[in-house]
Amino acid sequence: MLLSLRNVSKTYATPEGKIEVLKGIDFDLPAAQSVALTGESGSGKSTLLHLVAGLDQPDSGQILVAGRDIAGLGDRGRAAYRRSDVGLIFQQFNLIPSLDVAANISFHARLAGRQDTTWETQLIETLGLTSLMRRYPEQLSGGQQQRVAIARTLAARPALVLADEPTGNLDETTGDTVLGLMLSLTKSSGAALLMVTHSPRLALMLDGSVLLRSGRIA
Ligand SMILES: Nc1ncnc2c1ncn2[C@@H]1O[C@H](COP(=O)(O)OP(=O)(O)OP(=O)(O)O)[C@@H](O)[C@H]1O
Repeated sequence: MLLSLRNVSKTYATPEGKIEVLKGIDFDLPAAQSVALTGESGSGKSTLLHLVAGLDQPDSGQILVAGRDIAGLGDRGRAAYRRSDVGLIFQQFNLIPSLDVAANISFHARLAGRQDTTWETQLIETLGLTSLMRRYPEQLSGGQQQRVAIARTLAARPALVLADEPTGNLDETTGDTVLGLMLSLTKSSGAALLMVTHSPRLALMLDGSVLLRSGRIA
């Protein structure tokens, strides 16, 4: 199993008191599978994704990625995990403003020590980015920025891709095209994908889906 969550819990302290967002989550994601994470607003989808991304730590439980518990890693271990094992595609595209498209795309792959120009060219061509390589992020539309963010993430060949409403800022037609490309490229790289979405329609495009309700996988 590529990703396994075992009894993962997370509580937040808020001005109104403690809220138990995740109450013992168990979940498995095999390699090369795509799964949609759904649930109503506030159900804890982003919290779960942040834990798996190594951006935050659970209160208890295990988050096993290829058999290694990332919940138990220290700051440096989690930074190394984020650099080499996991790819994030979030709504805020997090492109580097001072780098052009070409440099944005190769940046993570180089950091991970996995630059592969043939794969990069395939990503750039498939995502229709060839003519935009010298532009800077601010000179791109939302859909173009999102496609660059996808190329940037997949260029590093992460085993696990985490996406949070990756097409949430795009119109439906553009969003469907971008998601379709993302799914086929994720498949051809052999990566597993966990994607948060509010849309039952988009969830149907993935291999499977799970629902978060009352802090548990329903
Ligand atoms: N850093 C934080 N401190 C305190 N409470 C938080 C924090 N982050 C999230 N929460 C709370 O935890 C709950 C789950 O939030 P989360 O963002 O995971 O939900 P979500 O399912 O992704 O929601 P949405 O679909 O609206 O994005 C919410 O009640 C939210 O207010």
